[in-house]
Amino acid sequence: MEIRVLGNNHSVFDQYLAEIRDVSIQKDPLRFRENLYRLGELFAYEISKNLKYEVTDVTTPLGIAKVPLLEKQPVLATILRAGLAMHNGLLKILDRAENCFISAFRKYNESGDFEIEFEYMASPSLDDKVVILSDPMLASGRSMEIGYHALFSKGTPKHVHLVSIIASQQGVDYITETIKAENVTLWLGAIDPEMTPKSYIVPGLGDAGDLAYGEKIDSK
Ligand SMILES: O=c1cc[nH]c(=O)[nH]1
Repeated sequence: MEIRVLGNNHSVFDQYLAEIRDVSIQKDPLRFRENLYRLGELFAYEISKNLKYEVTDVTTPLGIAKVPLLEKQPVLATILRAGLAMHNGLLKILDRAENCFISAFRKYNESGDFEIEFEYMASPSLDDKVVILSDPMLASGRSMEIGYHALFSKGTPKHVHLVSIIASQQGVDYITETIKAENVTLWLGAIDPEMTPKSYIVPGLGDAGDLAYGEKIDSK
């Protein structure tokens, strides 16, 4: 699996990343969502350089321009709910893409441990398509793994791009060990060194879903 890290590359990407991490800027949920959206746009642009194009004639008022345009539209898949803002950023750039939504959530037991429960998926056929699966935080890696395997219930994708803004080193190791396919690329903004016992990334940013959409009660 190829791993591509967009952060720490002297670009505006790091400003948006710094803002979603910053505990004082996080007080503004509109800016938090907007930054997830902008990071989604930057990922989309970088991933677009790895898609297939065909030279197409475009009729202008004065003649014909030959322009490389996407050969086939990708499918943008995301894991609810934290993935929504980033998904909309990806969709702003890849605006003719098809869309797929997967719901997965942490189901806590009495001891405070949790399992990731997969519940719902709304998707077009994924057969022979490029799928871009986003989840802003890659912590243990289990949601992404479940999301990745869920894709195959809707067909066999040609290539899968997995996209997370912040990953833990443990999550990256887990994904590279459990997903062995050659036709998978892992796109990340940053890789953080640690996780809490409750699987929050350190330094990370906290709970991305809560920061974007407000606190929730845990599912039992
Ligand atoms: O640190 C983490 C880990 C998973 N999900 C989050 O929102 N934050």
